[in-house]
Amino acid sequence: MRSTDTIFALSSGALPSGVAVIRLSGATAFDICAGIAGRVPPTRQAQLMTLRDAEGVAIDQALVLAFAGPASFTGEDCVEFHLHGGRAVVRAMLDRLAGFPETRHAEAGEFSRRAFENGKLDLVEAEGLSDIIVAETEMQRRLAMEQTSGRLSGLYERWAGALTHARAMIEAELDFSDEEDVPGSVSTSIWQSVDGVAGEIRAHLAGLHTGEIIRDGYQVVIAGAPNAGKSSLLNALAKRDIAIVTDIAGTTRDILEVHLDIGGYAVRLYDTAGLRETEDKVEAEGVRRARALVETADLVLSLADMTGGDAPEAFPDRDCLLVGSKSDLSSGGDGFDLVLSSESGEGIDRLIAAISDRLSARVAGSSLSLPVRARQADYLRQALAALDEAMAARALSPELPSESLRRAAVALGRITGRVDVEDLLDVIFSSFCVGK
Ligand SMILES: Nc1nc2c(c(=O)[nH]1)N(C=O)[C@@H](CNc1ccc(C(=O)N[C@@H](CCC(=O)O)C(=O)O)cc1)CN2
Ligand SMILES: Nc1nc2c(ncn2[C@@H]2O[C@H](COP(=O)(O)OP(=O)(O)OP(=O)(O)O)[C@@H](O)[C@H]2O)c(=O)[nH]1
Ligand SMILES: [Mg+2]
Repeated sequence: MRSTDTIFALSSGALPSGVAVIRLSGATAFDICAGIAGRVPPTRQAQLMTLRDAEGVAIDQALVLAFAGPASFTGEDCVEFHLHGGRAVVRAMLDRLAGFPETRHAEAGEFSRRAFENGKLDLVEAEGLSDIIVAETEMQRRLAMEQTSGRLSGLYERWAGALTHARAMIEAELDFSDEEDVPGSVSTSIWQSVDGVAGEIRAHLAGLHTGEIIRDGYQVVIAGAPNAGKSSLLNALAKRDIAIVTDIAGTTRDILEVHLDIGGYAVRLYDTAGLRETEDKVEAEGVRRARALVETADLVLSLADMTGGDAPEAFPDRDCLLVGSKSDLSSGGDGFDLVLSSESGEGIDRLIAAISDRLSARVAGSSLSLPVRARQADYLRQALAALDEAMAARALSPELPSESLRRAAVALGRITGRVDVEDLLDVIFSSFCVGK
């Protein structure tokens, strides 16, 4: 796949739709626009034009918008055709575009990839953009907006810059230690600033799980004995008939998952096999999977049937709500955090409020300036490990800590995808007068 091809794709959603936007980007985008619409509209001014096939027969009337690179989303010449969103209309236009020898259909994410390659976006912003498109809840949207805003990238670049500066100072001490114009005790303040950056990275990394909870969803697992009413509860919370419910103990074996929106947060709710010892191979595998899922849950709803007088299983090490089920048949409630009935709906709102409270407590007070992906976290850990090495080696020969600082800055640069080819001398010259 060549990055010099002119690429096109339907950029708007499912057809049929009121309007469909087809984006065309690349060196020959304007020529192709002229070939289809007769001319190119003045850049950044929508014009109503007739789009024609190769024989000159009209395909559709469309609003056409041209952006001259680099002042476009992709950083290269770009044309948008806003057509009527009929399937045959869009197919005819895509066929027309494919008919030019220098064009091809874009691959997934290829416009954004070009925006990155042309310096319009860094990797964190590009990842945020892809998160914006899949965001389903308000908090997912806000988190993604934070990533596209460039603020997070600015933080990583500031840290990398501080480390490059520290390194320059250390190297300067090495090269010019017998001269007078390098401040003698740069060391103390430099290592203080390195330690400060390490502390900020450590605090930032500590927010990873909060970032994951907001981006990927808060994981709530319903667990308990067979027939406790777990599948009935999943159906009641999802307001849909998703899980099979019967009075036979051991009905559910596979894990079932539904997505809920609770107070703007994405919640992934799981139904699991009833926990018991069993000879049945299939059911035993279900129980094993249920226990494994409980181990990774953010919150366990430990359900017990109150009519049988059962006590809910406690899951130490897990945030847990003890829930009594079938309250329509029983008036108990001792030993439970709350009781409910999936049959009558009693207590369901209280459960949603309780989940919301636990979730808020978990993410409370956090800013949205958080790492959210394993890729970002891996580089942050690499940077931190290199900083720890640098600080451990600070008393040794300056080359050693300097090399560790370089690796830390490179790791940070990889998060945004803009690893500086560091110009050490530039930093030295601009910070004090070596050349004198
Ligand atoms: N019609 C349309 N709507 C859209 C987009 C689009 O590409 N087309 N977007 C994208 O998918 C989003 C908006 N994001 C955009 C970001 C940058 C540029 C852009 O052309 N920037 C230029 C010039 C900015 C200007 O006009 O001042 C630049 O950064 O140089 C366009 C859209 C959402 N809505
Ligand atoms: N009266 C009443 N019956 C309920 C309630 N919740 C569940 N039941 C009944 O209890 C039985 C078991 O319900 P399920 O939801 O299948 O229980 P489960 O915990 O998923 O069971 P397994 O999948 O076997 O582990 C069914 O007959 C349900 O109709 C409730 O709130 N009130
Ligand atoms: Mg079940």
